[in-house]
Amino acid sequence: MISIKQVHKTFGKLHALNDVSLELASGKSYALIGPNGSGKTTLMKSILGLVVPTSGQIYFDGKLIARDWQYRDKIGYMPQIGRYPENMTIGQLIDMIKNIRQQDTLDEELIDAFKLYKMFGKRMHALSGGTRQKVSAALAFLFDTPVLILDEPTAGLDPVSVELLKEKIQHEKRRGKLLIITSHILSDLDELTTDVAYIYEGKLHYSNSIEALKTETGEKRLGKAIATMITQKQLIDSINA
Ligand SMILES: Nc1ncnc2c1ncn2[C@@H]1O[C@H](COP(=O)(O)OP(=O)(O)OP(=O)(O)O)[C@@H](O)[C@H]1O
Repeated sequence: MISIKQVHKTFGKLHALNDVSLELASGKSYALIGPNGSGKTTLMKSILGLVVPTSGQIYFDGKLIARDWQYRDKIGYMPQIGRYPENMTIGQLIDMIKNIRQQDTLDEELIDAFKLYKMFGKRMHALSGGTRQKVSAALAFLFDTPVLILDEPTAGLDPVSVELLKEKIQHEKRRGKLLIITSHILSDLDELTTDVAYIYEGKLHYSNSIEALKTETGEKRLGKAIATMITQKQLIDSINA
């Protein structure tokens, strides 16, 4: 569904993405992992067309995204830090976005689950970090898109809300959506994803199913499996150096 081919992105001298190629298939759920500053958000924003690669191509359903912005209607995006018109209330913001998208069928399950209706009159600048995250999550799922890109979706949420959001993600996964999720909480990703892509210093170092990674490393937990895979890679690199 999404093909990333030899994508490079430089910011000045920094190679934020360095020759990244990755196939993302419909019905699968991808954990995009890597340390801070490794290029995860840059890759997600490149898929969304919010960052334009320095070179390389990205295809959505076989079409180059650079020539067809319509594909964005098929993606729900939850940013790491949601930036919104700060003087608007939650209700006004949601109405504005509904008006822009002009879509008849809406999925308001998260608005209900997070009880956002009770806070519709609150202005964005007055929200706690967690409530802002809930608004971002509700907006990402609102248009029932076939693709969901979630950048650290559970960060800053209270434990009850984390579970509500994880249930929603699981539900959408079962419905066959393509999910791309970053998180530093690997136990969350273990529950939510089928595949893993590990990115380090802008390079894609590993991509496979989580089951294959666990078999290769002999580890049952994703966190342990990733740590073992990284150690093994470092060992091979030091032998080859
Ligand atoms: N607009 C920009 N201008 C300059 N440098 C940028 C810009 N956006 C990202 N970078 C740099 O690109 C690198 C990759 O950043 P990115 O946000 O993709 O990392 P990340 O893997 O998502 O990190 P984190 O886990 O901290 O969210 C970082 O060194 C970052 O400082």
